[in-house]
Amino acid sequence: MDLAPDKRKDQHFLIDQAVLHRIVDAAALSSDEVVLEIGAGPGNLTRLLAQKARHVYTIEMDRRFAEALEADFQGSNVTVIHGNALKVEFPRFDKVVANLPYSISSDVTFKLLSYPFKFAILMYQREFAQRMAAKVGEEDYSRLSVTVQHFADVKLLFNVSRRAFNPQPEVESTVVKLTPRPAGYTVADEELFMKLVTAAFAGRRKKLKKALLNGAHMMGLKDPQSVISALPADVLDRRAEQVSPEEFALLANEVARLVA
Ligand SMILES: C[S@@+](CC[C@H](N)C(=O)[O-])C[C@H]1O[C@@H](n2cnc3c(N)ncnc32)[C@H](O)[C@@H]1O
Repeated sequence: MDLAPDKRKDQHFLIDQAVLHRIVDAAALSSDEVVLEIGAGPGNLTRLLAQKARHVYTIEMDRRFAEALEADFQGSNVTVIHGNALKVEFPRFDKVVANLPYSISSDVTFKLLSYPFKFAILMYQREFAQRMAAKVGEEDYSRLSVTVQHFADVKLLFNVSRRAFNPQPEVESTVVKLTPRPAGYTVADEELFMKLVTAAFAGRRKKLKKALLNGAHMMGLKDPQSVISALPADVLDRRAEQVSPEEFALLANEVARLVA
């Protein structure tokens, strides 16, 4: 396919065959599985996926590529969905494999995690991948670590150099495995949990008590001082980066109980 990539549309195509094969191997596809791909581009990854899976659905926003792929894959086990991955309804799928458009990394990851599937093999910008995987106390531990790990196990599989792409992006990349599973703790009100984590990390250099008071509006607290003062003092005295997902869940459950 001889279409020029457009960097403004996140079009950095993977040209290193060894990396493409490593991604497909990591997906361990069997011939009865349905794969979802986000961002087909010229279809370099799509073709390899189609050799292993029962069916591949690939979503591509750029009309030039979508139309060329539709012609290429006519009558095959590949369905091309021309649209924005953040807007179209996903079909039912077993696994998702993609060299993601990095500008939608966060939104598309949470959208994927709202669907049931076995696991995902996804390429991200390296810093983003490291933030998703970081554990409490580590330098990259952030809101993203807590919110993604609430839904899935995150495993960094391997790094990919910018030289594996054409055109070369300005950033390094990492391939990640996301395996959805229930969190190891219970959350009474998921929305409140997410808002509390957001408020906590919005003031990540501050102690949690101050960060939560500053961000109380995000949680819609009417009397923040009395609610937050009633939370366990030992946790409030730490910074967000030193608070585990379980402890955030305990705090959110306590806030939910106090405002009920
Ligand atoms: C990094 S390229 C990957 C292309 C190819 N799969 C590969 O591995 O080389 C990302 C692709 O996603 C497409 N894209 C960008 N934003 C998109 C969106 N919101 N929805 C669907 N496709 C998108 C781009 O047009 C581009 O083809």
